[in-house]
Amino acid sequence: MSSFESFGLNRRVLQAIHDMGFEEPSPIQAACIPVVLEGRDVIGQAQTGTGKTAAFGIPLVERVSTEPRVQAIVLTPTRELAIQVAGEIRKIAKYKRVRSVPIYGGQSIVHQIRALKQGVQIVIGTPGRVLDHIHRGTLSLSDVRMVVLDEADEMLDMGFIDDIEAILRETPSDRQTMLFSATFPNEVKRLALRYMRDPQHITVNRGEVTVPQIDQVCYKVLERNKLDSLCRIVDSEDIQLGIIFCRTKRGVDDLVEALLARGYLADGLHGDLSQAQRDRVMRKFRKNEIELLVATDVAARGLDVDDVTHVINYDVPQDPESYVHRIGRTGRAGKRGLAITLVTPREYKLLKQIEREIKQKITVREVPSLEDVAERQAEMWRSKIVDVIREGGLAPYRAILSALVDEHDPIDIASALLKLASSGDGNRTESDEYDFGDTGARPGMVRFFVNVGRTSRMSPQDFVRAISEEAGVPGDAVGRIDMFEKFTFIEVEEESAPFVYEALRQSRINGTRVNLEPAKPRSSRR
Ligand SMILES: Nc1ncnc2c1ncn2[C@@H]1O[C@H](COP(=O)(O)OP(=O)(O)OP(=O)(O)O)[C@@H](O)[C@H]1O
Ligand SMILES: [Mg+2]
Repeated sequence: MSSFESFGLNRRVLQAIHDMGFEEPSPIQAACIPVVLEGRDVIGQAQTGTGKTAAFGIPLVERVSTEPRVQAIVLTPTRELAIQVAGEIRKIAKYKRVRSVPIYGGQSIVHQIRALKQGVQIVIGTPGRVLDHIHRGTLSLSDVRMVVLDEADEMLDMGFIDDIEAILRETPSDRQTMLFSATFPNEVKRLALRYMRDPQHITVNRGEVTVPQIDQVCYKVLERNKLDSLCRIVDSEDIQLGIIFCRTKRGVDDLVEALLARGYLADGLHGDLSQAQRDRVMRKFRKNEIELLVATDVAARGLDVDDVTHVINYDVPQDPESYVHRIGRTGRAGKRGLAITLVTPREYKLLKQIEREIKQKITVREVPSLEDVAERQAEMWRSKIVDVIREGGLAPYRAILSALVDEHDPIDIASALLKLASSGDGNRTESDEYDFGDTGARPGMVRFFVNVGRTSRMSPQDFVRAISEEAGVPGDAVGRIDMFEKFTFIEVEEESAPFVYEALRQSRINGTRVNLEPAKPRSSRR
């Protein structure tokens, strides 16, 4: 087994690694660090969360001189990743007089220019912004000796390849080039050879692209029940931090809104948000101030957040690589994680294909019933209570309760406390959600009061068609419409009511946000 000492690193770098709490090199680090220190080109492939950042970060910091010239550049596909990698490199360089800066779109360019002027040795950036600086003459890569493409397969893909080539042209041709990723489709490996000189291929994953600490399961769901199924699954899991991936930005926004409405601590991350918003969301997530991060694939690659216990694919990812990187946000640095994929009948083939490509069995699970959810929550409470008892330190609480014990049954007291403690979750379950009560409708029907804004220009027939299509219910399940200026009463068959309710709550009709409440029966209105 190798040690960091055995690499002959500068003692300042060793001290910094020690401060980071790294005791021994991970396999990819053990294999890469000596080769990178020799100056060789490297294609490094290792599973998600196994320490690729330090595998290039350590030799980078070791090899740059303290002269104030940019000697190394790391390119990443997203801004968040640039910030994170810069943070890790800064930690490694803590005791060495080496400066590093992240440069990425969305942040003030003036601020970055000022930082660059101070003389930095290592730049970590997103391609677009790096090119921008090159064109402005505020960044010169003529002294660069080392180039790293983190998430290299993504960087050499359509969206980035032109920028990458343009950047590489700015660097000396005898530079050292390093590519890292958990996935390297063969065509990317072939393409990569064009930019490299006799690279050493270093692969440490023993034929498995995903780490064994991540359990992989899927739930078969129906499109129209997806949100409900998601909530039941979330409620039946003990989630510390979770990331939910959606295919589209709109999907992210809608899901965040729906989750917030149901009392979950959620927030969204995607490319249409301002950088300030993106930063705020990431900060909150890293500080555990939100429980569920809902994101597009912008969060799929490289992000390393401690204690992400669950990754949920709300939509099946488009390709195996995306799946591997998404689920790799959990199960990092040896910890365990659970990857959950919701799969609709239409997506099932796609998931099977992913399963084949990653050579992993994805276990099919049944969406828990409400009783299952209740039982699992009870189980979670039981195990939390046992943990707290084991931890001890209960003396002050015993003092408070001892007076009560004289008059009340201890089980009653404990039950009351549990009721208090769990009431925060009370607004989540769908039995509450869908108990519309007496809405003053005819028997077997539920009446909704809909604020449709401008939509009221639709004819009642069009409106019924739009609603039933949105909800995926038969057209004749919705009926009896009274349309006023901006408000509409509709009556819906009881069976279809939850679907209509969900569809309307989350969607727009004719471009207008629908504001919907179950109607109050006349008797309860003054
Ligand atoms: N030698 C080590 N000992 C202990 N922890 C480590 C070691 N190396 C890295 N780590 C920690 O492991 C976590 C994952 O590392 P990193 O983000 O570099 O993974 P990665 O291989 O780049 O994953 P991805 O493919 O998702 O980008 C980080 O929190 C990092 O600090
Ligand atoms: Mg990484």
